[in-house]
Amino acid sequence: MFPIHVAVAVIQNLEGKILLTRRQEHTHQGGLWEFPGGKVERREDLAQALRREIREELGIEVITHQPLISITHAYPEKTVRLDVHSILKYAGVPYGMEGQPLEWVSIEALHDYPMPAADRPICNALKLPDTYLITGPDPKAMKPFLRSLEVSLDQDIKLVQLRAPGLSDDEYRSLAAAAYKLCQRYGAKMLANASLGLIDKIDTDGVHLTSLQLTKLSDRPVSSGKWLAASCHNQRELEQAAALGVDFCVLSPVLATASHPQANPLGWDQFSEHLKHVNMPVYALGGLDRKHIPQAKMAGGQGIAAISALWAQG
Ligand SMILES: Nc1nc2c([nH]c(=O)n2[C@@H]2O[C@H](COP(=O)(O)OP(=O)(O)OP(=O)(O)O)[C@@H](O)[C@H]2O)c(=O)[nH]1
Ligand SMILES: [Mg+2]
Repeated sequence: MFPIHVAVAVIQNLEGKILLTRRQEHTHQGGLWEFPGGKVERREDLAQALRREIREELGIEVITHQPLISITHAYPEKTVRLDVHSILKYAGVPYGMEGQPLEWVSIEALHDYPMPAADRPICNALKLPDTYLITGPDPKAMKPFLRSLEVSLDQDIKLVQLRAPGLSDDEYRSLAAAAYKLCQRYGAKMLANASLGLIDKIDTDGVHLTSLQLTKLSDRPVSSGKWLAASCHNQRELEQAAALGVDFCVLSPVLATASHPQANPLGWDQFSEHLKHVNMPVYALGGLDRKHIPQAKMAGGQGIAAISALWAQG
């Protein structure tokens, strides 16, 4: 089925709350809460459709916007492609021009509002920050490693993958217990990149799978209340991740990196091309730092993941 192209807006107020509107009962997915927007008309590009729909539905003028995520979702009766943009600047005060109920909702409360199935990855994209720290070299001792983690967390890191492939399971468990406490103190989420046998033995906010682990699983290894992430390098792995119900991915290497000199970098064009077929937030990884965040977003990504650029040296 040829997808119906839809322009969708995420509008945030100064408190960080998101604007949801309720779909009219008689429409497709009627009665559910949605992000405002509507169909791209013939002879219109996405930006024109976004401005027109938001003017018609809310009576405000969109001034600047940037891509958040693109989702293609097949409902039994139709397939939609939602091109979701974050509105960075607008003029006016949103009002339900079509009589639709309107609410400002905190990101944590989004799951209390019944939404169309296609919107789940949008909510995930809103919950995730634009940087994902992967912890640095395997610790030789716990104290300096935790010190580096703390300095990194102090630089506004809100999402951490605890990666220490050289440690034994016992060593990883004690490191994870201490690192998780630290992450909680800084309001950051921590995902464990550990052996599969450890997954239900450590207390974390979620699990990060290697691309090899991805091939060994047929069911989601953690409940839907926890984050599940995966490392991918190509379309096949991205598809495996999607089939397993992974919430977000890291795709690498985007640029050449000193840590993986043998790997062939994807480049931004190929990164962006891969994302067209993926319905989840994806971080760009490989030779990147914070200054690449705008480029990663323009390419359709969630932001950047990094070790060297985000890991503080003690
Ligand atoms: N606007 C919007 N549409 C969504 C969301 N999620 C989702 O599945 N959709 C689907 O995307 C399509 C959007 O069409 P729409 O009904 O908003 O289109 P529109 O504003 O042009 O309305 P109209 O057809 O009455 O003129 C619908 O099939 C709707 O169910 C969402 O969060 N926001
Ligand atoms: Mg609409």
